[in-house]
Amino acid sequence: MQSFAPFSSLDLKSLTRLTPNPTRLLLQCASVSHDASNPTAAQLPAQASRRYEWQSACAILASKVVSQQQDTEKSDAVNGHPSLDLVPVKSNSAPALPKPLTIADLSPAPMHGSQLRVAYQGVPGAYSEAAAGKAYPKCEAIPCDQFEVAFQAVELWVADRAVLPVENSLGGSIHRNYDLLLRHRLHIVGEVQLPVHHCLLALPGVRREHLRRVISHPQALSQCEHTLTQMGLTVAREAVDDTAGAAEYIAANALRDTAAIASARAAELYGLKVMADGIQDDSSNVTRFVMLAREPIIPRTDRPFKTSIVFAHEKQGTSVLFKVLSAFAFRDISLTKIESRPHRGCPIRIVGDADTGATAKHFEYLYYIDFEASMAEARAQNALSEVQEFTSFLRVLGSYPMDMTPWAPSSPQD
Ligand SMILES: O=C(O)C(=O)C[C@]1(C(=O)O)C=C[C@@H](O)C=C1
Repeated sequence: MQSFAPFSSLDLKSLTRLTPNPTRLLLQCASVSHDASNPTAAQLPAQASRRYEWQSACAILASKVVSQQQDTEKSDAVNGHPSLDLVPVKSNSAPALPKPLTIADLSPAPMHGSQLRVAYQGVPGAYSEAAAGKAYPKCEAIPCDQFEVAFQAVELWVADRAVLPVENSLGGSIHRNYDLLLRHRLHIVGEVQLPVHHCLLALPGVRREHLRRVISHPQALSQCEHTLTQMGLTVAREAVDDTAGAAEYIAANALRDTAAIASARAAELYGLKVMADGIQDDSSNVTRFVMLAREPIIPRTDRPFKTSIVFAHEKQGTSVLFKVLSAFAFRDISLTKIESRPHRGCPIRIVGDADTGATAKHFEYLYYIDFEASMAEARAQNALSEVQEFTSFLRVLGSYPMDMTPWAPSSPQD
């Protein structure tokens, strides 16, 4: 994996001037929830007529899955493996003919082995960089100074994917990224669970009694809170943008009274010493990252999939939530997440039918749900069409393969 200095929003502005396709960039740039003139197809309306459209979209997706499965079955009959080698082998004498597009060309499924450009928030040595490497092992990792910049990097075609933390086993949800998922139009195309193994880093020669403060990403500070206190380090804690950025800051400013919470790789990269290893309060400290792309992937049924949605309803009360949950419960679909986010003061555009047009609606709360089923499954499609009936706003954030890596306590190598 390669690493570079972080991208900022300024870099992205200058890059847009170089783009060969400015119209496309402008379209990709459009923000969802604030832009009253730009309807979004990803927002699903409540009206029954639109429900029909959504069901047809599901049917198209499902039929693509079936044809893809049939292709796989055909090739399986020949050699026992799904084959992508249906293109005739080029002979030396024959002219180079254009290669027919395959389903892989149309789907932004992970292209392991190629130089995929993956945006992450932070500087080299950040856990997000490690997550990018786990998701796409040979990728070119592109550091960005903010989460928002990572979203924009993909929207502006500077990067192919973004990898962003959404949840930690100790600290809970990373709300900023849920809010950004709604505001941008990217699709979740995968997830990775990364065991997070924190170290206390300082300049060589610095001892514990010299320390006056500990700096790190707020999530990392909270994940090590008790251990630091147990170590007698009751000094000031200060939040910075990312863990590796904290290490870089100490090195760049030769700070002998400050320690950083970051990875062992950050210590190596910035010439710091590991004062304490494995200082997370829980050895099973895991952060879940999602991979984002401009296009959704085609959901499949041949491996476990997860689907993430967000919905809202104008009338508050328990009954809507109860009905939504029952749509999943009656179909035996397990939920792995349910999260409510206050959403006052920021209207969401609801795309109506030809008569009603688009309207901006205010919702007090948004609900995020992850469930264990693929959008290619009839039970998931039926559950969602029911959810759509009960709610005023529904958007599918993505249907993607689950990270099935068996859990293991975090170790220094992670
Ligand atoms: O600061 C980093 O290194 C990050 O990648 C960010 C982040 C986060 O946002 O939660 C990622 C994983 C850890 O949980 C701590 C920090």
